[in-house]
Amino acid sequence: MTPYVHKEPLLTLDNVSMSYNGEVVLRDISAQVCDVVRPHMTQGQVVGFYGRSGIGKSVLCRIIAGLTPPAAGTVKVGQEQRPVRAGDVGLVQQRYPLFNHRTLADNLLLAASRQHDPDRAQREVAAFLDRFRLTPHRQKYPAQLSGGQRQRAAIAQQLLCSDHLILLDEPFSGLDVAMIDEVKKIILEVTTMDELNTVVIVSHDIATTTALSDTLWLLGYERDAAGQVLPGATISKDHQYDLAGMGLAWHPQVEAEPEFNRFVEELKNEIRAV
Ligand SMILES: Nc1ncnc2c1ncn2[C@@H]1O[C@H](COP(=O)(O)OP(=O)(O)OP(=O)(O)O)[C@@H](O)[C@H]1O
Repeated sequence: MTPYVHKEPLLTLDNVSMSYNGEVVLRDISAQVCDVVRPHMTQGQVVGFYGRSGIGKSVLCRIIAGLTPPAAGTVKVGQEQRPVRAGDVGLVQQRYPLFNHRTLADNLLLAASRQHDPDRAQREVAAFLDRFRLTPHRQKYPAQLSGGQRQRAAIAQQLLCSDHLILLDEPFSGLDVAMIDEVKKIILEVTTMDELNTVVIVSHDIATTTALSDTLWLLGYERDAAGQVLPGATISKDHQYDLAGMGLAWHPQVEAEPEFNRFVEELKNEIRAV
């Protein structure tokens, strides 16, 4: 098994609950992402986040991103573990938040200017354009970029203006196989760029997402002792998987391994059942 240790927490959800108009959507969610440290590696964190349609994944993402306050509980982010504020966490939604009337370089500059002084912002943007192979496209407008280029730009934008933690909402949906490989590569790049970079991937593509992740969270319903389904979805301890501990994280060819495929089938059954 690949040697690793978990160090300080980077994201902590403490008894997070949410209701809308008296309907409990999320109930008492407690979960944590800690800094993964591997010898001689810059290793960020990847959490795969699953749950059936309509169960509350987007609601939890907005709470983690500090965009919606929870009805109860707290979200703490970063090495300082301070309560999350809007803007601390990048959220890459399917509708990319690029401004259509600005060039790619201007879009990124706008994002970087929220974190850095003008000189530093210019340098950061140049470095990100280079890293994400977007330098030749810097003067194009979003409508002139391919889907993959836009996806890379949206991820770069969120990394530039947030603080190491980004949430990707369905990054693989509607993409062809080559594009899926491209997005996988970007996610790997992001997590090997900086030790503290943490990516939470919300996806219905269980195999692709699990292959990239070191941790999984499964949002589901629990039953009480009498077998009654409790209101609101939660991430029970049984549904927080440490893939690194299971020996299933960080293998480039993990999708070809029988043990991985058995686990993915088990997971799918678990998702169907909850
Ligand atoms: N602003 C809101 N007001 C009232 N109800 C809401 C609001 N936002 C979300 N909900 C409800 O919360 C529940 C969870 O919605 P959410 O969008 O988080 O599901 P999801 O797991 O992301 O689904 P999908 O996988 O289909 O995107 C739904 O029943 C939804 O109607």
